[in-house]
Amino acid sequence: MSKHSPVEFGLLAPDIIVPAMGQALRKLDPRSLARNPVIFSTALVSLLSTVLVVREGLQGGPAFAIGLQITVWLWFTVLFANFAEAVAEGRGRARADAFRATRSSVQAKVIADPRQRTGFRVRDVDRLEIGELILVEAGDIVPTDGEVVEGVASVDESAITGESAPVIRESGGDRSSLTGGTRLVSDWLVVRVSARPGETFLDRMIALVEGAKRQKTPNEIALDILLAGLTLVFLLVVTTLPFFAAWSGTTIPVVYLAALFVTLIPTTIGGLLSAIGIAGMDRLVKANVIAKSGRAVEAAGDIDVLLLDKTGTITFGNRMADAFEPAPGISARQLAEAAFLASLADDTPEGRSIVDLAARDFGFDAAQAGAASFVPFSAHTRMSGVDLPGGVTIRKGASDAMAALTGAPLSPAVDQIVKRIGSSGGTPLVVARDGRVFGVIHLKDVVKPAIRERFAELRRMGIRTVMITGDNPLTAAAIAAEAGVDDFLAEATPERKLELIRREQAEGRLVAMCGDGSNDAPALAQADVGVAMNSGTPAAKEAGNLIDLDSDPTKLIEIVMVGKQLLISRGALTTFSVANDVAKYFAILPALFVTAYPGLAVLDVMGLGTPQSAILSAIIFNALVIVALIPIALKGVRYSPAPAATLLGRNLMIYGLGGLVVPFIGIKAIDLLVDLLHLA
Ligand SMILES: Nc1ncnc2c1ncn2[C@@H]1O[C@H](COP(=O)(O)OP(=O)(O)OP(=O)(O)O)[C@@H](O)[C@H]1O
Ligand SMILES: [K+]
Ligand SMILES: [Mg+2]
Repeated sequence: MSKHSPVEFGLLAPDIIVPAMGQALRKLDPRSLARNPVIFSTALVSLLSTVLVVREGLQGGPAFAIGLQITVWLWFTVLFANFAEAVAEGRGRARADAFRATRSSVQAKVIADPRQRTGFRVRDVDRLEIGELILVEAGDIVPTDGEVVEGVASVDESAITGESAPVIRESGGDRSSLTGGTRLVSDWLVVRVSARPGETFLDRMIALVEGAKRQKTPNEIALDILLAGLTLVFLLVVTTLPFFAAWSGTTIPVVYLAALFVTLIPTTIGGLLSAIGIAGMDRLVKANVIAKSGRAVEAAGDIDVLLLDKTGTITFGNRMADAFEPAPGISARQLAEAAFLASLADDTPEGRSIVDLAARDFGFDAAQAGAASFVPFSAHTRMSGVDLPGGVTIRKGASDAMAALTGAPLSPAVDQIVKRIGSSGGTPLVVARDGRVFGVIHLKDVVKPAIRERFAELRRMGIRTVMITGDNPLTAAAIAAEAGVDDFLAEATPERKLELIRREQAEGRLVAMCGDGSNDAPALAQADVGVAMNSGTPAAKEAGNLIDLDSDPTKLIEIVMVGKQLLISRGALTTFSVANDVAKYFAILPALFVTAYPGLAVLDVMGLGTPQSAILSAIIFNALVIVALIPIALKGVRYSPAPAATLLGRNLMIYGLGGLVVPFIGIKAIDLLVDLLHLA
C-alpha cells in the first residue's frame, strides 16, 4: 500500500510566488480591500498621499522627493498584505487544479430498472438529476456522487484521497457512498445519484481548497473589530498632532501624518490575518481532511471531549457472522434457518454475512424462500426481521431490544451466550421466532491497529475520548478496554447520542464527534467539530463539518494540532503586531517633535537622522515586516502538546517582547541606510 499526498508545494515555490504578485495587484479592487478594515484604511491613506504628492510635483515643491518615496512605500504596504493573502490562496488554487484534472468523466449510463442493466442510455453528466439510477462498470470513472443501491465493487479513490489501495463499496450499511471522480476497478454498481450537477463532493472540495467560499470565522470577525477600533484610536491620535504642532509653532506635512498613521495602525496582523486562516485550512488539506468551515478548524483547537462511534470507526466495521449458538432445545440448523430467513432481504453487511454463513454451513438456498414481508434494520429499534405468509414472525437484533420484544428476560442459558460473546468483543444478535428465542448469532469485528497509542496521545493533549455504540454494555466494555478509550456509552440510539453531546455542551465543553453512519448524522451535526469518515454514508458526510478522506478516526489528533496551531499563530502575530505599533509610537514621535520640543531629546533614544528619515525608515520597516512574517503566517508557529499557560507565557516572551524590541533595531538600521544613500 502506498500513500501519497495528492499535491505537494514548497512554501515559496516560484509557481506560487509569480502568480501571487499579479494577484496582489488585482486585489487592489476596492471590493476586495473592503473586507479588511486596516488594509482598506491604508489604501485610502495611500490614495490621499498620492494626490498630495502629485500636487506637490506639479507645483515644483521641495517636499516632492521625500513625499514620493513615502507614497511608494505606503502602496507597498497594501501590496505586501495582498501578496500574503495571494500566496496563501495560491497553494489552494494549485491543489484545486489537480482535483479538477480528475473530473474527466462527462457522460453517465442512465438506467430505468436495476434489473435491466444492459438497457442503459448515455447522458451528459450535467443533465443528471438527483434520484436517477446510473450504472457504473469496471474501468469507468464514477460520473457523479451517489449511493450504491445494488452490487459490490472495488473502487480506486486515489484521485481524491491519494490512497492507492482500492476500497470496497456496497449497498446497504455504512459503505454505500460513492464519490464522483473515483474509478471502478472491478464489477459493477447501480448507483442512485445524490448530487446536483456542479454540487458534487469534488466540486465542493475544489471550491473549498480554492478559498472561493471562505467566510470569516467569528474569531476573525472579533479580531477585525478590535483592529478597526485600534485604527480609529490612532486616527484620532494622528489628527490631533497638527494642533500640538501649531501650538508649538511648527507644522507637520500631511504626507508625514499619513505615513505616521499607517505605521501606527496594526498593519502587520491586518495584512497577515487572512493568510493565517487560509494556511490553516491548507494544512488540513495536506492532512487529507476537508474542512467545510474555518470555524470548525478553530473549534478543533479547543476540543475537550471526543466521541467516537464503535463499528467502522474504532473497529474495521465489517461485522461478520461467525457462528450460530442455539438456545437449549433448538438445533443449530433451526437457528440458522430462522436467521437465514430473517436476513434474506437485510441489505446490511451483517445481514449479508448471516445469509452467507447459513448457506455455507447448512446449504440453505435463497431461491427456495417464498414471498414474505421484510422488516428492515433500523438504528432506533436495533433489530430487523421478516413476517412469513403463514403468520410466522422472525426477528433478530440487540439482546436488550429482543428481550423487550419478547416481553421477558432472556433465559439464563441464552443470557450466558450473550455475555460470553459480548465479553470477547463480539456482537451478539438474538434470534426469536414467534416470540421464542432460538439462539444467538455471533458477529465478529476487529479493532483497528495502533489505535491505543493514538488515544493515549489525545489524553496527553487533555482530550477525553468516549466511545458510543448501539451495541450491548459487555461488547462495548470489551472493545473500549482493547482500544483504550476513557469511557463508553452502550445501547445508544441516535437520540441518546445527541443527548450525550448536548449534555457535554451544556456543561461548557467543546465536543468533537467522529462517525460514519447515517444514524450518526444528527450527532455529527450537533457536535462543535463533526468529523465524517469519507467511507461513510452521504448523510454523515453532509452533516459533518470536516471530512477525513482517509477515514481514520485518530486523524482528530492532527486536526486538533492544526486548530491549536492556527489559534496560537494568530495570537502570536497579533501580539507581535500590537507590541510593534506601541514601540513605533515611541520610536518616531520624539524624532518628529524634537526640533519643536528639544526636551524630547531624552526620549529620542534612537537618535534618528532627521524627522524625514525617521518617518521614511518607519514606513519602510512597517511594510517589510509584513513580508518577513509571511513564512510564519503560512507555516504556523510551532506547536507541541503543553499546558495552555506554558504556551501563552512562552509566546508572550517571544512575540510580545520581540515585538517591542524589533522596531527599534529595524528602524534604526533602515535610518542609517537612508542616511547613507541620502534618500531623505
Ligand atoms: N442487520 C441487523 N439486524 C438486526 N440487528 C442489528 C443489525 N445490525 C446491527 N444490529 C444490532 O443493532 C445494534 C446497533 O447497531 P448500529 O449499527 O446502529 O450501531 P451504532 O449505533 O452505529 O454503533 P456501532 O457502530 O458501534 O455498532 C447493534 O449493536 C446490533 O446489536
Ligand atoms: K503598522
Ligand atoms: Mg455504526
